[in-house]
Amino acid sequence: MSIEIRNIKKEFGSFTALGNVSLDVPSGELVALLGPSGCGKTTLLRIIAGLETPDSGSIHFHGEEATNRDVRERQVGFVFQHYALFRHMTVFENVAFGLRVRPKKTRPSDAEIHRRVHQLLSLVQLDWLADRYPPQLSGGQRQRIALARALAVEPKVLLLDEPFGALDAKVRKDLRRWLRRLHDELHITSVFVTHDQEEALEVADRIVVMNQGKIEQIGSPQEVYDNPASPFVYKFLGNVNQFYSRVDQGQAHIGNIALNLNEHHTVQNSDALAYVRPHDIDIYTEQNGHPALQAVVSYIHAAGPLVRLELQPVNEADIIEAEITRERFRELGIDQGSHVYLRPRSVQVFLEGNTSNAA
Ligand SMILES: Nc1ncnc2c1ncn2[C@@H]1O[C@H](COP(=O)(O)OP(=O)(O)OP(=O)(O)O)[C@@H](O)[C@H]1O
Repeated sequence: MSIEIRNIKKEFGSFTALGNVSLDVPSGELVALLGPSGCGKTTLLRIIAGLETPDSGSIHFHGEEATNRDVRERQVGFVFQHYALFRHMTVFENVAFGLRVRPKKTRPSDAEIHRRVHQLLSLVQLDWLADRYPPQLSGGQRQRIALARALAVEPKVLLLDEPFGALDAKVRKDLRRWLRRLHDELHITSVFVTHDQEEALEVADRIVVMNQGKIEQIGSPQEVYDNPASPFVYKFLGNVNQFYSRVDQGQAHIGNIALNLNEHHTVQNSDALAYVRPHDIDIYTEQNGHPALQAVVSYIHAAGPLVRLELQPVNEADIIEAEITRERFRELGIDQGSHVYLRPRSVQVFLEGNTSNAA
């Protein structure tokens, strides 16, 4: 079932939590709402669920107006960060709950409930825990059971609010892969709230980046990562270095370095902010006649597959972060305090006046 969100506004007192948000979630997609704390993700999710009413705007499920439809009629399943399971019920009964409370007319038989619950427990790979009680489960197991419980009522839409937020990094990573596989199997239209960019990039078909009650960009993980629409998105989706630059006829000038751009060919001498990802910076120990920025290596983080360098430019205050392979690091033979030359390999610029969204 697709979801169409049109011009949603929501205020809490004088605070605008959502200012005119529109979004289409195509049927069967897994969409992540990504943004910093307080940007309105949960409010939007609660409005889709029917747990919150918008001040204006409308929600449609598969083209049908649902703005005033009761939460129970929306056929949505929820998984929240702390969606406490019923402590006094077994895992089996927790998952069966949504089916048992149905009106008699639509309630499945005991045998059918038994079949369906075991099918769902197999799906989340926890059939062997059916007789346990929630306090006897790990956090990750509890969230998988919460998901099985949400799926039991065969929702048309699945809404997940930071479902793995309370779990440690390793379990979180396993569960997000597992959720992706599950979604590929079931294809239920799903909206997933997270403030973790890595999680959104790994799990979602599409990412909706939000900031201060507004949508900054909608796109596939690769689109938003490779072509951020604003400085905010650039900074939010990973580490980035910011340089003051001048754009002139398709070239960005940073210090004495000129870099070719794919755009801005007709722009003349405009101030701009230039953004460079740490892995897009080349480092040399000799200048070799090419324009470069001079810097001193101020810190080396060598744990992990890449070596991260903090570089103090000679003429500027802001530290530059660079990432190079271990092999390149060995080739360079540099230490803390070494003098180096650096040159951005690729850059994205936002012209002065287009940078108001910078975080
Ligand atoms: N019932 C409420 N009354 C007043 N303000 C609220 C209410 N619910 C949310 N807000 C405010 O609206 C803003 C958006 O909240 P929301 O929970 O949607 O943010 P979020 O992006 O989900 O953040 P987080 O990641 O921290 O959960 C916040 O500033 C929050 O304080």
